[in-house]
Amino acid sequence: MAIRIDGKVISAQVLDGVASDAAAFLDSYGIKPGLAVVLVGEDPASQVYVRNKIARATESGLNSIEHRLPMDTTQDTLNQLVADLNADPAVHGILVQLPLPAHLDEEQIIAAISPEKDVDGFHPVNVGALSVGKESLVPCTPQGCMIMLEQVLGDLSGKHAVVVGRSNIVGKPMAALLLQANCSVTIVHSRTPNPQALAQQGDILVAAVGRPEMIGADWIKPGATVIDVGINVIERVGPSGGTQRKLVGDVDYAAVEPVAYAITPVPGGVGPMTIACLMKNTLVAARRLQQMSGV
Ligand SMILES: NC(=O)C1=CN([C@@H]2O[C@H](COP(=O)(O)OP(=O)(O)OC[C@H]3O[C@@H](n4cnc5c(N)ncnc54)[C@H](OP(=O)(O)O)[C@@H]3O)[C@@H](O)[C@H]2O)C=CC1
Ligand SMILES: Nc1nc(=O)c2c([nH]1)NC[C@@H]1CN(c3ccc(C(=O)N[C@@H](CCC(=O)O)C(=O)O)cc3)C=[N+]21
Ligand SMILES: [Mg+2]
Repeated sequence: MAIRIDGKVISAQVLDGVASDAAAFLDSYGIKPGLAVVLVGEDPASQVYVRNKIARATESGLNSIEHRLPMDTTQDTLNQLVADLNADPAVHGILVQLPLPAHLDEEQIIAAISPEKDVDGFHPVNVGALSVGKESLVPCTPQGCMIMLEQVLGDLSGKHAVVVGRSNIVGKPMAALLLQANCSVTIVHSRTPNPQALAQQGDILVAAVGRPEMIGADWIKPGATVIDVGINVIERVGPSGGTQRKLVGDVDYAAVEPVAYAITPVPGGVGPMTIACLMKNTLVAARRLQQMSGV
């Protein structure tokens, strides 16, 4: 039986720390750290994440400001909103939910967010800082994965980590953090000829692919620690015959669990950690902005 790495428990620990830091911030400055979440369009999955983010923010003593814009929002309108949030002293963190509708330029919007308020860590300034080891606002999902890995394994030095996926929001920053923690890192992606053969060499396997249960036991080195970032909604025939919607990861949990040393479930794994790290980043941004303002 593998250790089940419980994202609900670990994220609650992170959020406890955030709540006491937020209370201290309120004490010092007379305002709550503020997080602005921008959602364009009505993607139902995005709405669930946004709702969860707002709930955790409120529970942690943050002020959360929600902006819902219609699907047909123009680039100019979105840019104007980001400019207003950049200038608003009550806003310390800005998150624009991705993906944006196809007619909007994601890269341009990310670059328009003030790097000091970029709590996703997606702005080129923060990406560069991470890559040279001077990071401050670290992307939330990889940050959450590192907290889980260090809690279950301790020091990661010398371990071989394999990351499946190379997106800007998960795979690449994950690889950067593992390298900084002194792992040897292999990144596999859709053009890798035999990804299983490489994955099987990983003491650590991080799956961030977006393909339901793609990673089976034949991808796993016995005794490896497996972090499943994937969030996939699938439809299955339920016990009474009707179709049910179900959340599954990129890892086939039932198949991999007997082979692994430790593994994260979906749901209840990386997802709650992402949200907790978003709150943590909002505190980091708020403290730094307040210090910069010289109060
Ligand atoms: N738990 C959480 O908090 C979060 C979960 N997610 C989830 O994580 C998953 C990944 O998200 P994201 O990184 O944005 O996804 P992307 O679609 O942006 O990237 C997927 C990556 O997987 C690679 N890939 C696709 N198919 C294969 C394959 N057959 N073998 C090897 N590699 C493959 C792609 O390669 P290539 O580059 O060559 O196309 C790409 O690099 C999704 O399920 C998403 O919902 C995302 C963010 C946060
Ligand atoms: N700018 C931006 N930043 C993001 O961080 C970002 C984004 N855009 N777009 C979408 C992805 C996905 N993502 C998730 C966060 C939490 C859960 C989460 O909490 N999941 C729960 C279950 C969710 C539920 O069904 O209630 C769990 O896994 O246990 C999932 C997915 C953040 N993302
Ligand atoms: Mg993507």
